[in-house]
Amino acid sequence: MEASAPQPAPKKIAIFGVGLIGGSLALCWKGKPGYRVVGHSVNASSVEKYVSLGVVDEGTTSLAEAAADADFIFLCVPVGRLGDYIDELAKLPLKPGCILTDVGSTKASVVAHAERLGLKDAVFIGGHPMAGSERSGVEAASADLFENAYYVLTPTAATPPEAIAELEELLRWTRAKVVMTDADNHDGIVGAISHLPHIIAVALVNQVAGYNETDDLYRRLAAGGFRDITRIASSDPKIWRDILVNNKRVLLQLMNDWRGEMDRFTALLEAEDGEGIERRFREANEFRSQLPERRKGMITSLHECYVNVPDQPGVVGRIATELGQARINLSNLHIIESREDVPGVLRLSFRQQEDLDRAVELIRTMNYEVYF
Ligand SMILES: NC(=O)c1ccc[n+]([C@@H]2O[C@H](COP(=O)([O-])OP(=O)(O)OC[C@H]3O[C@@H](n4cnc5c(N)ncnc54)[C@H](O)[C@@H]3O)[C@@H](O)[C@H]2O)c1
Ligand SMILES: O=C(O)C(=O)C[C@]1(C(=O)O)C=C[C@@H](O)C=C1
Repeated sequence: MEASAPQPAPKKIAIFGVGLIGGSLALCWKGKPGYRVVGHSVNASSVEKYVSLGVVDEGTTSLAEAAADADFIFLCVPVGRLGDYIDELAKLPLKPGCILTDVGSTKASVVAHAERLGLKDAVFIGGHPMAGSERSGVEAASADLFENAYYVLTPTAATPPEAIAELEELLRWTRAKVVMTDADNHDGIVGAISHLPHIIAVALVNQVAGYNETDDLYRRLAAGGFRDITRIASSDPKIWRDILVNNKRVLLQLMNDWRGEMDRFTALLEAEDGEGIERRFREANEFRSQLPERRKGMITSLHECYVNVPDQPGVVGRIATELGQARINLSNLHIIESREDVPGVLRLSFRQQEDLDRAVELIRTMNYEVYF
C-alpha cells in the first residue's frame, strides 16, 4: 500500500480580543481546511465563553501560548491597548515570517508604534475592516459581518509585498474587498465618515435627552429619522473613548468644519432662504445616492417589493397576517417611512421569487399599491 503524502501543518491564526470583530474574523476561518484558530483573552471566563460558543478551535489566557508558532496574529482589542500588545509580542520568539496585524479603527499611531519598535522576525501590517455594529462582544460576532465591506490595509514602503499578498489571501475568507492606503490618509477619511458621525449621533441623543427631562413626549415621538441617525450612539463607550482620543488631531479639525456647516445652515434659516435649504438637501441627496450599497449574500438572494400603506393603526399587522395565512414566507419586513401626514412605505423581502409573486398578487387584492 502506498503511503499518503504528509499534510502540511494547518496555519495557526491567533486572535487577541475575541469580541465583535475578533470573533467575527475567527468565524471566517474556523472549520476551514488548513487553518487553526486560537483565541486569547486576559480573562479565563471570556475564553470559556467563546470556546463553548465554538467561535475558535482553542482558547488561552497565555499570550506566549497564543503567539507561539502563529502564522498570523490579529490584534482585536481596543485602540488604546494595541501598542501594549505589540510591545509584549515583540519580547516573544515569534515564528519567522509571522504576519502581525490589527483591526483598530485608527491606523497612524499603531503603524508608527510597530515601525519604531522594529519587530525582528514578524511583519506588521495595519488593518481595519470597515464593517461593524453598535453591538459589541463575541455574542454579536458573525461570519457574514465583513461580506462585501471594504477592508483597509495600511502597509508602508518597507512592508514586503509577499507579506501583503499573504494577508490578502487569508482575508479572502472574509469576503471583504481589500483596499490599501497610508495610515494618515486612512485616519483623515475614517475620521470624517465614521468618527465624526459617532460624535454627532451621541451629541444629538444627549441634546434630546436633556429636553426629555421635562417632557417624556420627546422620547415617545422619536421615530424613524431619529433612530436612523442615532443608531451608532449606542456603540460601546470604552471602544469609542479610545478611538476618539487617538484621532484627536483629525477630529478637532473636522469638528471645526462641522461648526462651519452648522453656521451656514443657521444663516440660511435666519434669512428664511428656502431655495438655499432646498439646494443643501439636493446636494446631500446627490452625494448620498452615490454611496456604495453593501450587498450581503443573504440580502442579494432576497426578492423585494415596496408597498404604500396609509398611516392607520393595524395596517402593517393586517398585511403580515394575510401573508402568513396564505403561507407566503416573508423573510423581512421593514417600515421605511411612517409619519402622520404621508403614507408609509413597507419593504417586504422574500427568499423565493415565487413567494414575492404570490405576495404581490395578494397585496394588490387588498388594494394597496405595490412597486419594485
Ligand atoms: N465595533 C465596530 O464597529 C468596529 C469596526 C471595525 C473595527 N473596530 C475595532 O475593533 C477593535 C475591537 O472592537 P470590538 O467592536 O470588537 O469590541 P468588543 O468590545 O466587541 O471586543 C473587544 C475585545 O477586546 C477585549 N478587551 C476589552 N478591553 C480590553 C483591555 N483593556 N485589555 C485587553 N483586552 C480587552 C474584550 O475582552 C474583547 O474580547 C477595536 O480596536 C475597534 O476600534 C470596531
Ligand atoms: O455600523 C456601525 O455600527 C459602525 O459603527 C461601523 C463602523 C462605522 O462607523 O462605519 C464603526 C467603526 C469602525 O471602525 C468601522 C465601521
